[in-house]
Amino acid sequence: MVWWTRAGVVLGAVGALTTLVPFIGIAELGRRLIAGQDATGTAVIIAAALVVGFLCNGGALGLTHVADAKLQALLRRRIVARLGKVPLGWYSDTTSGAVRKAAQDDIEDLHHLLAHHDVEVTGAIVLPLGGIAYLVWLDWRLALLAVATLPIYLVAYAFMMRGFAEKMRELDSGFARVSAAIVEFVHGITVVKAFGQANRAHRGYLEAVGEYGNRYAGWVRPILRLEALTSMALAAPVVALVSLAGGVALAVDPIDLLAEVLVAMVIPTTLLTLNNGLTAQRRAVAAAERIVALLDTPELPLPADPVEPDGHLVEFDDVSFSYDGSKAVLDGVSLVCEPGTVTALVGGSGAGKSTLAKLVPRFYDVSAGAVRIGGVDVRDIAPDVLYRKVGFVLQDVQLLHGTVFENIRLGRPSASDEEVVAAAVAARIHEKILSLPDGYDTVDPVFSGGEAQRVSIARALLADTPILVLDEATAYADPESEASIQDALSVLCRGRTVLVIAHRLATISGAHQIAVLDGGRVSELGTHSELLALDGRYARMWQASAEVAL
Ligand SMILES: Nc1ncnc2c1ncn2[C@@H]1O[C@H](COP(=O)(O)OP(=O)(O)OP(=O)(O)O)[C@@H](O)[C@H]1O
Repeated sequence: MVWWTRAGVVLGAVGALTTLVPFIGIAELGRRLIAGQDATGTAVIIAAALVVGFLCNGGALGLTHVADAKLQALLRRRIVARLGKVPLGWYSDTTSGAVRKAAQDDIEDLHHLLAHHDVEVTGAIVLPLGGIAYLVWLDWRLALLAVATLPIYLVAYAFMMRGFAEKMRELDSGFARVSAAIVEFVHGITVVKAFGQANRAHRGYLEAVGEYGNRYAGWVRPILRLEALTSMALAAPVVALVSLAGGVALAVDPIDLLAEVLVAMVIPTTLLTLNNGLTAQRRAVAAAERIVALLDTPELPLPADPVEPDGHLVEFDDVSFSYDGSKAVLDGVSLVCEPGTVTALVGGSGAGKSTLAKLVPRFYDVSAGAVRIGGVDVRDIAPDVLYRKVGFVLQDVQLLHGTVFENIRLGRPSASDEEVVAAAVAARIHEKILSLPDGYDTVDPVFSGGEAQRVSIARALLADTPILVLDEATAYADPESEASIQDALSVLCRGRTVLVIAHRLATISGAHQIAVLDGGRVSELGTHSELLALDGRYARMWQASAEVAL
């Protein structure tokens, strides 16, 4: 890849130099014609230079575009490869946003850097330098004349760029506030409207936008005025006028002056290219940093010598876990889930139920202690074996773009149509699927929350994993849907080692054991009747839920 870009840069430099030939050639042409000499040779050289310049510049961009295409493919492959190895718990709305940005926008920002920047900047440097060298060779005073207006622009540019990074940071944070205000406004619109607070929410957004607008205008307005004034120093008529006036004052040869005017007119366009190149480079560097950060996401460590678990006993052995490395979310949890039994995790919000359950399919790895399946630490089990053993049905059901068949078949890609249908029947979702416009072949069907949950149960049935992690959905639209889901779940749980995160106690009173989590520890453990007899936290929770049901 590096060689492709280097070759592109060399070709671009040759192209820039040959672009200069016609400018100089025109002056030479004039010189010969005025002197009454044959100008055919000069005309041929100009024409040849035009062709060579065109080929070199085209070839240079061709080479760098090949390099860019190779880099894009490589980066996308590396991102995909890395994402396949990060722990499942790494995925969230935020990280998904970062992945989308890196795989699309950031890689596109790199395109300019690799495919255009080097070739264009080389041309923008070589072309004026070559022209000035030619003028020095003709008459050094002409070289000075060609850059006479340049210092005005450069001084003003340096003035305009003062504190640029600081100002950009301020603008970025202002823009982040605007985005946050928009998200808040859109997310909360139903609540806000229901409580008649639309004006108030709208005001927050308007204030953020107003502040951003004022700040932006306060910075940009004086710069634009100065820019408008100083860009006149580079305007073609001004450059031509200064050159002609200077040339007459210095009494130089008119043909040499013609060459000087042509070179002087080229310089401002190359400055513009340089300026655009620098801006794109800044953006590309920021994009590259984000891509590197994504590629540096820690991988889930894979076992060097994977061990096959013996059976489906699930054990938590003195497990501690922390998301941030300091605050313990789980603190010395020990729990044994016998094969073929249902263990329910209950407890207050934030007690650590979901976190504990997600340690089994290695969404995260424990900070201390061990999670074992069939006597083997989950960290010593090959991932494909682990996912054949452990299935999960989470509250937030993800349906992929595609048909119902494809969505259910995710559980076991080799399943026949009949097996998919049988799973859907068992999951109590078959009838609903048949009512869709194209039945099982309906693309992106609209399912209610409860229906989507049953599709994911069908998927889990098809996957037929002996261990199952179940995040019980909190709310269903209607009792009928709730009953269907409970039916589907009881089919799914039969004969498996199940760990269910229970949000409503009524559904798990029949579990083989119930673990009450409190502040990341198991505070009570037993069957429903044992825990009621204990008259502790579970009994109080049960009492409270019974009162709510009344
Ligand atoms: N991805 C995460 N990153 C950082 N902290 C997290 C993350 N997920 C959960 N937590 C924190 O860990 C603690 C336990 O959360 P967890 O979701 O396991 O509790 P829970 O008992 O399942 O709660 P709920 O019933 O409300 O879902 C909470 O304080 C929560 O804020």
